[in-house]
Amino acid sequence: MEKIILASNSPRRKEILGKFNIHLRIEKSSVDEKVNEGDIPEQVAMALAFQKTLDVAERCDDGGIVIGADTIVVKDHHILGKPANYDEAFNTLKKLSGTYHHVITGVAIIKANTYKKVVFYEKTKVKIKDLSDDDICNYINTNEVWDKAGSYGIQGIGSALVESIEGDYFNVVGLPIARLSSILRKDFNIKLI
Ligand SMILES: Cc1cn([C@H]2C[C@H](O)[C@@H](COP(=O)(O)OP(=O)(O)OP(=O)(O)O)O2)c(=O)[nH]c1=O
Repeated sequence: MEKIILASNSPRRKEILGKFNIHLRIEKSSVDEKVNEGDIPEQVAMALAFQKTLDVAERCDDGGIVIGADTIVVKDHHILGKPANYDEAFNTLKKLSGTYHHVITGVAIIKANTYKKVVFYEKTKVKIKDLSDDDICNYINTNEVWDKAGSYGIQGIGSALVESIEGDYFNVVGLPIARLSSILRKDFNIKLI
């Protein structure tokens, strides 16, 4: 089977894809994740995923299928990325408290050498419980928030903050594996299962 290169520094993406019986290599991408006010969230997630994937694909002289992703949280049309500091994490969690938001993960698949590509996104709706200021401070102090879009991790202590989700859980964690596996099979003739 053709080797798969995951263009990501994310331990979660590695864990999700690493479960399958495939020839997997990890290559870190070095893309500056810039977002501008007014950008369309779905397009941002797909564009960033594409940039990360292309950055790695251009280095893969020996071929392979390169996969990259980008996860953002969207609340009232505003994109909430990873928090830069305590105040940003606090304000983000305060905004998410007691309400619904969407988690969008853009995914790009590029066949190195031929540059055949597929880019898509998946969206999951999440409701966060009502959080007191104390709850928010206590959660930030777990230090789980820093490398997570929207300042929470559903797979960790943040699980206690999530009231409900509609859609793919793995999309929230950073890789919509069900959709990805269908596309790998259909468009790249790669079977994860
Ligand atoms: C909302 C949410 C996000 N996240 C993570 C998924 C992503 O890894 C991260 C958003 O950052 P990304 O920029 O998508 O990814 P990354 O910087 O971790 O890795 P790379 O760019 O190298 O692929 O937030 C969770 O782990 N759990 C959650 O519940």
